[in-house]
Amino acid sequence: MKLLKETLMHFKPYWKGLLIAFACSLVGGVFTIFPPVLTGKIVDGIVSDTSGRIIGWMIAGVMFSFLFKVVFESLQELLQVRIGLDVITDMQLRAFRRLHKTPMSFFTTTPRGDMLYRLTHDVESVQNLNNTVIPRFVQQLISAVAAFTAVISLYWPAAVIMVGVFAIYLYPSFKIGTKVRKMGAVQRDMSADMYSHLQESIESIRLVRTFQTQSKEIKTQEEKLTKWKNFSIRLALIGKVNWRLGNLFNIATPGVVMLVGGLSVWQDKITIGTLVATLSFIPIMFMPVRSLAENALIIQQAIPALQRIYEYFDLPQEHNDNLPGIGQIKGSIQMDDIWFKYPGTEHFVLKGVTLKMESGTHIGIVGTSGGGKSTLVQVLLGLFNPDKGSVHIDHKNLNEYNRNSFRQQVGVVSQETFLLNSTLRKNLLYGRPEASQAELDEACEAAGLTELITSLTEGYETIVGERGLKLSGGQRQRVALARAILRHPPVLIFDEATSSLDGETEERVQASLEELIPGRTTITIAHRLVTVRNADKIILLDKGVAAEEGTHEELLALRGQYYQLYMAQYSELEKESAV
Ligand SMILES: Nc1ncnc2c1ncn2[C@@H]1O[C@H](COP(=O)(O)OP(=O)(O)OP(=O)(O)O)[C@@H](O)[C@H]1O
Repeated sequence: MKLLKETLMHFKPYWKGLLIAFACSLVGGVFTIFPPVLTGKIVDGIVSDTSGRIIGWMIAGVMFSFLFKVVFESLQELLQVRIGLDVITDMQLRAFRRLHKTPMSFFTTTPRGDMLYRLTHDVESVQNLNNTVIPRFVQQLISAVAAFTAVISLYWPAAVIMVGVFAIYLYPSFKIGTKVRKMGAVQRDMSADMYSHLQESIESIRLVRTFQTQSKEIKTQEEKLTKWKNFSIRLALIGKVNWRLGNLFNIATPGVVMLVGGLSVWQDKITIGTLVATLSFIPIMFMPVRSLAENALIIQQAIPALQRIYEYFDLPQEHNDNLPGIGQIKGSIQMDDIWFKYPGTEHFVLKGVTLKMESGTHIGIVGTSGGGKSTLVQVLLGLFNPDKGSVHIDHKNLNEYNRNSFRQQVGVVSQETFLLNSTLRKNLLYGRPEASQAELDEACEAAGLTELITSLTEGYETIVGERGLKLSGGQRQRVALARAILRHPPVLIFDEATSSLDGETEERVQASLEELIPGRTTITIAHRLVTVRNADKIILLDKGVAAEEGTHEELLALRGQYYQLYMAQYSELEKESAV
């Protein structure tokens, strides 16, 4: 019921077009009546020796009726296909929009393949239903109603026989239909699961090759495929039973009508022509039922697909769209007693972390791997909601504002840089497409990219990413740096921003960063403690707890974990320089 309501809601904006389509269908339906009726009259005319001229006119009438029927039904079909495409576009966009508003936790718990499957294959299945099955079914249904009305007025016992046949056919057909629909939903989930595995396997091809796990990957896919195939065979068999059942009734009905009708002709109650016309109407009346059985596969795929798309309309939203923007921020940050665990996990990753920053100050976050450094930043950005605690920006509770308005004012350079499969220019301007060429050049210079760009024959227009020039880890990080610099954000976050750079480049980029930092609130996450030595404050996160806090000198003086880490790295550096 909800499915129907939701679907009707999507069609509502197009009601005018639908009305015209329906009117065309009605006219087409009326013209369906003429050929059988005229054929009956022609038969009667031949039997009773009517003049050839009149019979000729009647034959012309049959042909013109067909022609009008085709014209009006084509118009209806065209209109409905157009509306069907409009609706499917609306649905896909609505689901996609919602996906972009849903909390990050959804993306960390849902396989990407499943998301893609819904937005492509499921949408395609609904499109098949919308563009072929429904327009035809509407026509056939209207023609069937017109034919039924004609049969009542021509020879009502045939109409009674038809109703009786339908009544007998409907029950098993409904039962099989329900089973087919349920199985269709299972088949859909199986397909999505298979798609997810394929996607994951292809995406991790390097890992697969390195660890030589091809045969395991292929075996998993084979198992999934075999399960899917066997299930699909069962489903197809049940679908065919339904179709055959429809055929059986379609063949049996004219036989019964012929028997009863023949008796009426013999008793002079009706003419042979009337019986011929009535018999011609039977296939038209059966058409919608046959069509449903024939298209069972498309329907059975589309209904669960529709359900799966609709599930995305109800995804939770990260924040309410109506919340006000936070406005231009200065950059003071206060995170109070933050407790956080990832959805679906048991252990807290952050356990009562507090972080206070005046605008324009620089904080370094260091600590053991897995200590919660990156997680803290994600909570700050509002990508994940803390289980307890609050985040205030410029003394405003982030929960009461549209988070996007805050994120727009933050420049993030993280360990992983995503590159679009596009030109270097588009990649660099990703966060600020309107920046001038001079600003772009300046940002690239600051990020240490100028050398690379001048060495490329196509410069900024070089295609990078999946199907273009492959950038090294360090080059990617510099692209991310340039992106951040271009935004002139009041808040900067560097999460291992220079970790993939070689020593010399790191020094250069670090110097650019140092130039960028003054006046901006900056959080630097680093493994190498020298990177954060100049920070106003350093926090050492250990197993989700801020274990130590202070300036570099204060922390060294503490002789605690920071001191030990520093000494370990310091002696490493010494060893390196000694070699
Ligand atoms: N999406 C996730 N789902 C579940 N657990 C996660 C997720 N992301 C991170 N974790 C866990 O949270 C903990 C903290 O991870 P986080 O990435 O914040 O650590 P980190 O201090 O930044 O580590 P590193 O220095 O190695 O980057 C780790 O134990 C990690 O396994």
